Amino acid sequence: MTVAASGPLLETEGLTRRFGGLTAVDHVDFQLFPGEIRALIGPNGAGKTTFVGLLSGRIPPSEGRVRFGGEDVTRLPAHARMARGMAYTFQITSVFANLSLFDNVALAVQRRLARGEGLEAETMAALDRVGLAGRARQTAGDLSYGHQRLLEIAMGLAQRPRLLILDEPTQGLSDGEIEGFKALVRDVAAEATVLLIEHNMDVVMSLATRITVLDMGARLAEGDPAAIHADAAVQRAYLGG
Ligand SMILES: Nc1ncnc2c1ncn2[C@@H]1O[C@H](COP(=O)(O)OP(=O)(O)OP(=O)(O)O)[C@@H](O)[C@H]1O
Repeated sequence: MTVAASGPLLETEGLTRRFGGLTAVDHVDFQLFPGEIRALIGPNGAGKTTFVGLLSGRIPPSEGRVRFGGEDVTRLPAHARMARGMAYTFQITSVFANLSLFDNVALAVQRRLARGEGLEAETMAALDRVGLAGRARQTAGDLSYGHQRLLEIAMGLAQRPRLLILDEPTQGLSDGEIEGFKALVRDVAAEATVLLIEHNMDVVMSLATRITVLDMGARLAEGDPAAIHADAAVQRAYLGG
């Protein structure tokens, strides 16, 4: 077995991002192993979205390193990290509002397929997984916010990623849709590692195999859901206990 296969899928060392005088992400050491569903939680402004931006290559770091699949990707742009198997959805939707759901997902499938073969089947399969196949011909901009988040996940899945990063995916979903989302993530975890930024603690506690807590840009705690729930520092900083 190679080091890359047995070690972490994703690793950061001293990862830091400053915005002027503010340190949004402060020397974070982080390891994510293949097959995990990892939740990243923390109060508003803790640095979660910035951290994920550093992982994906959307935001350059001030200091520190990112390794993906055993390779140092710190200097690689976002598209090169995507080509290596990282997919992500953002809080700010990346959906093309004027295109149909089908065309949005087909664009993501096309990035992976050298020739167009199988495009329609793969596109419909990705939409089906998030429960939107019946709306394939609708215009994406007409969807509710929550359904646009699901469409983004379909676009991520269409890339057949090794790592799927989801930033607040359940925002705007109904209780019933959240149940469907949980089933989807468990299903995805059989083939991809999942990193989930999530404020809904019910979703976090029922899905995550491991939880990392960020507070003021630094890693406050890490452990399984039971350990995090019982952690006094986490209670003070986040759970309001
Ligand atoms: N482009 C930027 N310029 C200046 N400050 C920024 C920038 N992006 C983020 N920040 C600041 O960095 C800190 C961390 O923000 P970030 O959005 O990463 O937190 P978060 O944990 O994702 O918060 P939330 O849960 O509210 O989404 C905040 O104080 C924020 O105001």
